[in-house]
Amino acid sequence: MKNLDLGELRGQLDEIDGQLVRLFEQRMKICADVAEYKIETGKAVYDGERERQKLEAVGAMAHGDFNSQAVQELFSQLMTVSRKRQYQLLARHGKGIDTGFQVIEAIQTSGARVAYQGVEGSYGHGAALQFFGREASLYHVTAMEDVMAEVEEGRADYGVLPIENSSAGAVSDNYDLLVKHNNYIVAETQLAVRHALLGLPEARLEDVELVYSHPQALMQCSQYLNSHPQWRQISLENTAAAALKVTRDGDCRQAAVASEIAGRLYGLKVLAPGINHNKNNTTRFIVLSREAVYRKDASKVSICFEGLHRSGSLYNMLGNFIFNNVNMLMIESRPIEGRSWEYRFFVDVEGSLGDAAVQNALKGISEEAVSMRILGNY
Ligand SMILES: C=C(O[C@@H]1C=C(C(=O)O)C=C[C@H]1O)C(=O)O
Repeated sequence: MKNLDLGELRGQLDEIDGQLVRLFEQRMKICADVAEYKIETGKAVYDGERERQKLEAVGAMAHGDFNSQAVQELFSQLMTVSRKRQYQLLARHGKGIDTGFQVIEAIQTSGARVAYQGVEGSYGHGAALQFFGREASLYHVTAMEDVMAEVEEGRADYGVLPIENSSAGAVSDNYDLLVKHNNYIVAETQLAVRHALLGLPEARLEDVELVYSHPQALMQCSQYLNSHPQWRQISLENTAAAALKVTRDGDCRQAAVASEIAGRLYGLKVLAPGINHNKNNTTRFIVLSREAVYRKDASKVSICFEGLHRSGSLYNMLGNFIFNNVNMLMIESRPIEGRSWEYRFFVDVEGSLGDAAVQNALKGISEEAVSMRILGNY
């Protein structure tokens, strides 16, 4: 073994790092001048072609594959930091991002016209009631997309749609609807999905022979239901329809698996509460408006973007959050229609559109992505 001295080696590293920091600062100073030039000329901060050439050039200067790639990674980060600084300087000159959103005090719930999908007593109804209360005028439509159209075309002030379930994951189709329609997310509400076994007011648990519900609900309660092998389980189009059937048929042998809200609405009695086996089954619903507004206490921003179909593109986009200290809460990807194996990303971050850091990150993504949309701040 060579006679190595760790202290001495570290001394050499310190020397080199000192030089690196000095060079870094010189580089950043020049980048600030570049920003000034861009402010005067209106040129975009991000120049993808220049960055590609730069990465190629520095990669070629290094020796060996490992170093060549590592130097490219290092410069990729350096340039992201350089852009971050430039976006900050632009924002200072009033050239930040114009989100087009307006701040509001609160969401007007009383008297609001609110569309939800499903029938009365469905979980969509439950979520709408939970958020808007009884002072709003709630009505239901058949399909998820109808909710979007009601809001977009002004028949409803707000729409309520499920977006994510704690056990089943994202409601993918509704992500696609967010892109297809020009509505904004202005709030969210989490509803605990709690199924009950419902029967006629005069029915007893011992009377039950037939159990109706949506197949998903039957599955979520399978442990309880299967412990009564004598019961026949029958699928219907939704849980509320099952409750309605039991009420209409007036037969004590029939029971429905649905929410307690549905039970109250259709005059049914709870024969067994909370029969789903996953007790933390929660669905997150979003509240949509056609106005681009956000509450002044909003703390989550949702965006979607399409990156370039190239390796490292997502990494570069997300770098805008990382280097601006913006905390990412969620990421989902969905295939882009008509373009196989290309994806659109949906990202939630912590913060408000009024925050400089969020504005900086969004400015960066809007310049660097093929397209970006702010879906809401709530
Ligand atoms: C500094 C510039 O701005 C950005 C940052 C770059 C860098 O740090 O080298 C390169 C290209 C631009 O995306 C520039 O335009 O030269």
